[in-house]
Amino acid sequence: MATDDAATQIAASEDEMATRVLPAVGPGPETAAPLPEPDTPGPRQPVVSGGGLSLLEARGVSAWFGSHRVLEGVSLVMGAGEVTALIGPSGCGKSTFLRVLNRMHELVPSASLAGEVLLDGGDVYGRGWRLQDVRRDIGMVFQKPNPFPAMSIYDNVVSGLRLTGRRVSRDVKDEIVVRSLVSAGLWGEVRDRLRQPGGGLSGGQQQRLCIARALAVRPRVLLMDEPCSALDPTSTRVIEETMGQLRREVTIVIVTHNMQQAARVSQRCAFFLASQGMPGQIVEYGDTDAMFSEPQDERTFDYVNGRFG
Ligand SMILES: Nc1ncnc2c1ncn2[C@@H]1O[C@H](COP(=O)(O)OP(=O)(O)OP(=O)(O)O)[C@@H](O)[C@H]1O
Repeated sequence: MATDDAATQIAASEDEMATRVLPAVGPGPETAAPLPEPDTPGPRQPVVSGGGLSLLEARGVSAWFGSHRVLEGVSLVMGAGEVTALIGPSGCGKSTFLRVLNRMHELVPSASLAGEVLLDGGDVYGRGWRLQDVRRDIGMVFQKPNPFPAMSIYDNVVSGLRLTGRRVSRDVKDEIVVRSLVSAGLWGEVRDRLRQPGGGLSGGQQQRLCIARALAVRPRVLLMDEPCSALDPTSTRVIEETMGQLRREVTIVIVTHNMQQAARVSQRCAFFLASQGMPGQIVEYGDTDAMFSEPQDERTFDYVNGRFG
């Protein structure tokens, strides 16, 4: 189930969600540290990745909705500077896993989880991480393009800056808007109409606007939940090209049902499966080319060759 409400993500960072503690993951976020400058890192953890890019790692993640366990013991390294694709049949927990990674899972009242999510070695569920810092550092783009339709293109991009909780000067905003739109591959198409509403763009442009909005806060990781499933083939191709550029500046994790897309955009791939009412697990993980050409598990072979799912 994909959730397509970025406004929820932004708003949730501003409300009392910071006080909601999941039962299985310990003490929850701290509240005392001052808010960071827009372009200044917050309470960073030790960096273990190379090239200034971030490494995200899930260790033994299990997730529940009420008593329904939907993921069990999922461990996955999402490498710095890589695109990691999460594939698998509907209902196997891919979106839930993605939402665990940036603590959106806990927005569901019945949700709980166990395990660790390490961003550059620091557990985002541990002490030292505030919810808004996690959501700033690990951004998300949803299935359906969801810019604020009446808001200008410019204001859509800077709307994400609310995650930082600080006022930003006009000059700095201008720089952020240009940088983010360039990175999202949209600048050339909108540079002359930044004051026009975001809702006036095509679907593919709107999705790139959402990517720009996510990039405005300089995330270290970008999560993308079926970002092209509502787009035509041309727009899909543009987004895929944009991802190819973006992975040089941000670590990307994408959920996709499109095997060709997984093969085109990702360097690593994880195949999730929830067999016969069991919680979702990773059946196979590895180099994308190898997963598609020489899968080690028969179930992976069947799935990537379209035999089920
Ligand atoms: N908010 C929720 N409340 C209760 N159960 C949920 C909720 N969201 C997801 N689930 C359940 O969790 C399981 C995993 O769902 P999830 O959406 O993570 O799977 P998915 O692999 O991403 O599926 P799809 O590919 O269809 O989007 C499913 O059984 C689903 O019904």
